[in-house]
Amino acid sequence: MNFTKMNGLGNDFIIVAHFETLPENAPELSRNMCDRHFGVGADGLVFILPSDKADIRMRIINADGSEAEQCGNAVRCVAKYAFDHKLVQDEALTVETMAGIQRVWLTVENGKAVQVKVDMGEPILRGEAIPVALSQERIVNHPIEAGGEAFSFTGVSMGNPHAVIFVDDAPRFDVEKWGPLLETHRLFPNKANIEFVSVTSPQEVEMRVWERGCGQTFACGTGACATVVAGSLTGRTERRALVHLKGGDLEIEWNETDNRVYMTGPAEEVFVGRWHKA
Ligand SMILES: N[C@@H](CCC[C@H](N)C(=O)O)C(=O)O
Repeated sequence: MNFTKMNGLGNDFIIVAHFETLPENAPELSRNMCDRHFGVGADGLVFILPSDKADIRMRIINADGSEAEQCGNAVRCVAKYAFDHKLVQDEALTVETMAGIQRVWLTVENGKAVQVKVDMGEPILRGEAIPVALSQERIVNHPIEAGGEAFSFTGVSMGNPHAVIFVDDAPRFDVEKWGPLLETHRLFPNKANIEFVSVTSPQEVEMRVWERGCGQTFACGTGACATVVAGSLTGRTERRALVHLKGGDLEIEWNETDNRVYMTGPAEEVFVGRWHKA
């Protein structure tokens, strides 16, 4: 099976583009291929499939075999792949995901997409819809306790669930310790992606992430979107901010007019390979 290794700011994916539908063994395949010792190594396995609603369709399986509804960094990679490999001809395209249809605009240099802007849709803030086990219209600065420590989080779904926690120093925060305890907290029935964020200025934040289904990653596109929504809801940031991640920067705007979140950042193809195991 041929695959392409790509990443968005170091959030890395194995891209497979020759299936018509999701193969039945996708969870097992993802666990095997994403294994960093016995496989290719990646945060997720991404399938580019035909769509009858958009230019292409994307399904993403996390490294642990669970399926995610949405992935910002993968949408950018998939759009770049589709353009560079001539699955689409236009610099504006649409990608069907489990969370809806994403509009995408590419910046192209020398025939290759180098920068990708994505309409990530409207953030979902109602408790049950995120889902968070709290029936409130908005979950903002809500207390949460894990491992004997008190935190407060803002709940946001960008199609997938996020809990944003503001801390003093995100780059030095012990993500490996607190991430898994919060991901599986009883308040999150579908688990959650956990963002630890410190605010540098109203236009700039540092973010570290513990992702549902794959652990700490170098970047999370939906997490960066959720962070700016949470920053704006809590009065910490403006609606437009630069999010500094371990793997680089994302520009995020929660547009006041259409209530949609726009994400801009790079995507990179690194190598191609052929997979022999099941
Ligand atoms: N890295 C992604 C999100 C991938 C899915 C996530 N692990 C989940 O289970 O929701 C991004 O860039 O958004």
